[in-house]
Parts: sequence; structure tokens; C-alpha cells
Amino acid sequence: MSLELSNFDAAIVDLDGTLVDTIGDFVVSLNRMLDELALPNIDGPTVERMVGKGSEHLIHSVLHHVRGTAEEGDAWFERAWPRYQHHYLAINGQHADVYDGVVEGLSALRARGLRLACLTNKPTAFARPLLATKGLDAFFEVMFGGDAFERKKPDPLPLLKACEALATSPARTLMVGDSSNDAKAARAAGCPVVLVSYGYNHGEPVRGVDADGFVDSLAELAHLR
Ligand SMILES: O=C(O)COP(=O)(O)O
Ligand SMILES: [Mg+2]
Repeated sequence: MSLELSNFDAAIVDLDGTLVDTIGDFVVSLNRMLDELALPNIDGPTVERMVGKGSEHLIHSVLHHVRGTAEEGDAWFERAWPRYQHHYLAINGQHADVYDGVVEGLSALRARGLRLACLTNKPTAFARPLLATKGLDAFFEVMFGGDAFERKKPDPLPLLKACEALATSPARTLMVGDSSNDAKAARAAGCPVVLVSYGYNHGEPVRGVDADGFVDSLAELAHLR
């Protein structure tokens, strides 16, 4: 990877699939919601393909999957959505693990003087307590959830707002994510982007995504010049 940390003043880091493996939390809360609605359950690999575009999108995708058509699924959304939020908040973080190398990677970025923002499409009400329970909140000066701005990633708006909050220019702010969603938003905002190889990329091979580099662990960021 040819990226050099000396070119950056800040980094914007994605949450699900980049910092924390949250598929377990998603599956447990979705299946509790589906049980309440007497609908069939869903498995981890299927959920993994649906994560990354925010919770409303996830619920629509899950209901479409279990009901067979988007129209059939959409008819359940109003009942499903409050139940999902209830169940997710009840178990938030209990079936989720911080990936190996995350603490080393974030510590290295901070040690090199980079300012850090966490930017996720996950609702702020889920993301803030998750970062805190996992002991990651202190790394970040600011944290923005998927409901923080008018549009979510892959729109560049959240990245531009995060740069504004960090008082950095997009060209000197590195986006660290796990999906084409993060990469598209970064390209459109003018932020260089590095993707982790282990996250959730909508069921597609992540190395096929247009990005400036790939890492198998955030600890690799510590070795950049
Ligand atoms: O869609 C989600 O909830 C996950 O979003 P993230 O990958 O942007 O953290
Ligand atoms: Mg992600």
C-alpha cells in the first residue's frame, strides 16, 4: 500500500465490519423481531449481505427476504421497525466483538497525531453505546450515526461534515472502511480511502472495490510511513 500517514491530519473510521463484528447482534435482534411477528428467521450470511446501508434499509431487506417481495415486506415495516429498535438496544454489543488489530491501529493513528472521527450508517442511538461498551469511544473526537445528517454514505455529505467537525480538508483525511459504500462516499468527498479485507461488502469481494489500499488488520496502519 502506497499511502503514507504523514499525508494525513485526520481519519474517518467506519464502525460495523471495520471496528466491530456486529453480525451476531444483528441476527439476534432481527430474529427476536421476526419471532414476535411470527415470520421465519434469518441467518448470519444473509444478514451480512444486507448490512451497511443503515437500519431502515436492513429491515426492508430482511422483510423482503422473508416475505418474498418488496411490497409484501414493506407492508410489515411499520410494525417491525419499533420492535427491532427495542430488541437491538436490549442486546447491543452482547454478540459483537472488536476485531483484532483495531486498538493497535487506532492507537497508532492517535500517536501519529491524527484526529479521529467515527462515521457509521448505524443509528446514533445504537452506535454511541456500542463504542462505549467496547472501550473504543475515547479514540474519537467526534462520532456521527446514520441519522446525523440528511443523507447517509455512499453520499459524500457525512464525510464532508465529519471533515468540517475535525477542521481538516478532505484531501488530508483518510477514510477507513469495509465496503463499496465507504469507498464511494470517500471518492465523492475527495478523501483517500483504505478498506479492510474482513468486513461486510454487500456480498461482493472487497478487493474489487475502487480504493487506495486494503489491509487485513487495522494494526497494519501502524507500519505506514
Ligand atoms: O448499516 C449499518 O448499520 C452499518 O453501517 P456502517 O458499516 O456504516 O457502520
Ligand atoms: Mg461498515
